Amino acid sequence: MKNDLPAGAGEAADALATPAIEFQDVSLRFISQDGQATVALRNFSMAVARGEFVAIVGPTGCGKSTTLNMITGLLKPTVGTVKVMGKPVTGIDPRIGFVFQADAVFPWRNVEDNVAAGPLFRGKPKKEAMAMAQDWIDRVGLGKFGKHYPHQLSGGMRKRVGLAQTFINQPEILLMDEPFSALDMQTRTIMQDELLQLWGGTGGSVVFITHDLEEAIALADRVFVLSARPGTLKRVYEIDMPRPRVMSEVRYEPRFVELSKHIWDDLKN
Ligand SMILES: Nc1ncnc2c1ncn2[C@@H]1O[C@H](COP(=O)(O)OP(=O)(O)OP(=O)(O)O)[C@@H](O)[C@H]1O
Repeated sequence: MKNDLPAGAGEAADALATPAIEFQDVSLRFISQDGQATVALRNFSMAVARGEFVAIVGPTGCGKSTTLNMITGLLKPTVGTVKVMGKPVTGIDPRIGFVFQADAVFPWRNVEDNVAAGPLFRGKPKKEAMAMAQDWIDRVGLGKFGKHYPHQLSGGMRKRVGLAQTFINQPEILLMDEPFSALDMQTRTIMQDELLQLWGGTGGSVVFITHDLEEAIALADRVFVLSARPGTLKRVYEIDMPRPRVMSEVRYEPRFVELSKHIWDDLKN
């Protein structure tokens, strides 16, 4: 049979079909200095598709941050394999971006210089890096604050700098560890909306860690629920709500209420 695909199209399609992140039956055990073993995660499997938004929820100490640290290569599984774009993780991967609970801004640099840091580090000429930074500063609504230093900004504004700092590098994978948990409810809702707007259309995959089941349902395509330590995968929930989602409204939608109730009922049993 004649193959009408252009040269290389098959491999490109295969690459897109490969999950962005894959955990295959992963367990991780920490051994402390006095020889005590702590099993942080047990028999965990997860595949995150390209462009998918996955949330991981679970009680404190169940291994959520540990999963992210294995994606970055900071921790190695004791058993099993973690793959990024189809290849086992070997070290720091420039395709991965992070946003954590603590601000990762440099206090001695103004907003422009903070946001331009990534492209400059990757070798972009200064003029180009500053123009890119300005564009991202505008996108996160900080157009008038480019010359401000982090201590002159509110917590929400610093978080916006963090998002601009991360998105400017166009990560194919974005890892977020309770990024908004230190913010008040209203700022948190605004930041969730901004995150969805920035992420929409990038084609990147997100792994978002939170204690807050409602936040997970509102944001994600799928929610992975872990059990208490040693963390094991309790269940995966498909969040079949259409996008775009507006965070201040999504919580009142009948499907959201139904899903929340279903998941809570499930978790109680
Ligand atoms: N370097 C380490 N050495 C020993 N034990 C560790 C180490 N790092 C984490 N742990 C333990 O592994 C378990 C999982 O930790 P992890 O930080 O992944 O949990 P978490 O689900 O992210 O918790 P939280 O919701 O409180 O942030 C915890 O019991 C923790 O104490």
